[in-house]
Amino acid sequence: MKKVFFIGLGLIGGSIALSIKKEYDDYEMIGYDIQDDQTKMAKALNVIDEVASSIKEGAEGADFIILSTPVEQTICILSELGKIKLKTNAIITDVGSTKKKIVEHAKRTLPNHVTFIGGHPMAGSHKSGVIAAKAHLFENAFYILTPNENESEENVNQLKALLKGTKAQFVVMNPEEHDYITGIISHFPHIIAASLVHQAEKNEDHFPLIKRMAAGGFRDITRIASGNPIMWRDILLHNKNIISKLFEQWIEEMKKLQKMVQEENGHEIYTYFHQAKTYRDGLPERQKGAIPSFYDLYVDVPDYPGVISEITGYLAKENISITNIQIIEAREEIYGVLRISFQSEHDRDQANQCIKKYTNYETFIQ
Ligand SMILES: NC(=O)C1=CN([C@@H]2O[C@H](COP(=O)(O)OP(=O)(O)OC[C@H]3O[C@@H](n4cnc5c(N)ncnc54)[C@H](O)[C@@H]3O)[C@@H](O)[C@H]2O)C=CC1
Ligand SMILES: O=C(O)C(=O)Cc1ccc(O)cc1
Repeated sequence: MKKVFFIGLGLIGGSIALSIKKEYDDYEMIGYDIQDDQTKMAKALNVIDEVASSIKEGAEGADFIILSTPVEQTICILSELGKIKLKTNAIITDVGSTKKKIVEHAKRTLPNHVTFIGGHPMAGSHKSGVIAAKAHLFENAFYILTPNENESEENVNQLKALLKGTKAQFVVMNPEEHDYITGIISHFPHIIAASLVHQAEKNEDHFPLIKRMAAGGFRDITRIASGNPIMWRDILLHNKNIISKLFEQWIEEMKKLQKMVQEENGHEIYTYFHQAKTYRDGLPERQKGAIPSFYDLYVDVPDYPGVISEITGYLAKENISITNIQIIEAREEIYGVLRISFQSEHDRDQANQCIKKYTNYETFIQ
């Protein structure tokens, strides 16, 4: 039996472990986490088979090692792994949101008889901990791999095979390109989201209604600010150079926009928003329902054939009519992947109760 050793049993480590378990029953899954309660919970939830009492104990004899800790911890753990007698040809990977520092550190610290392939599943949520882990968290999401230039295809394929159960789309790129892209689409937006929350909070003394009224758009654009502050602190520190460049670009952009507003240049403001709208509307992830509906329920389900009939079957049993049903493929921005539309709020509430009665799927109303 091959051994997979997980270091860090939170949302991402737990989700990967579940996806491997779902795909294969001939791997021994061993886990370690500095938080005892996470390890115990992982064992109780059957996310792992065995608990290792230390990194050394789990790493010796492991065929695969998956590091799923905040990125600065990943650096420390790589140093620790460098001092342990690892199995020849072991494949080590991580899931960190930054790649350059981690890949460079792995090159420096790990022995030549093991392989390190950087990894980053590009999906997740603002939730933490193994309790939020799901086997289907990465379904349809991009999963970036950053192997060294001279890495054998066989090793990359072995890792892809291990991670097959994630049902993610693998993309290979170099760590610099990865950090630039994620800097733009993930790390910098996190900074903006957090800064908008601070701006609202700072103005609350003068306008106490802010908190109650900050629903809708404000909630949407700031959702990611609820992410784990340790994880995000580490990401910013790792990607400092690229984020510094993005700060400069952003400040220039804000100055340009500020000038348009100060000069009351309606034409330029319109063009600015119009261009942004055109680009945003052309993004591939979102698929809009054919029927416009205001009473939507999102159900977080695995994307398998028959899932729609399963859900509609329960609703039919309870005589609840729906106006539209659709699988949304992107897991970012939205919590549930199945969108069901109803004619009234009453129907939607009934459906919510019905799905909770027959299934364990999580439901959300946006
Ligand atoms: N949360 C998200 O949406 C995504 C996160 N990532 C990356 O995944 C990694 C893990 O994030 P999450 O699973 O969300 O965080 P999490 O907070 O749910 O889990 C991290 C786990 O690592 C453990 N840990 C911390 N230091 C450790 C150490 N020295 N030894 C052993 N265990 C240790 C913690 O106790 C915790 O259980 C981070 O590097 C993050 O950048 C990647 C994609 C998405
Ligand atoms: O909550 C969300 O929408 C996210 O953006 C989750 C996320 C966080 C960190 C990553 O490196 C990738 C995805």
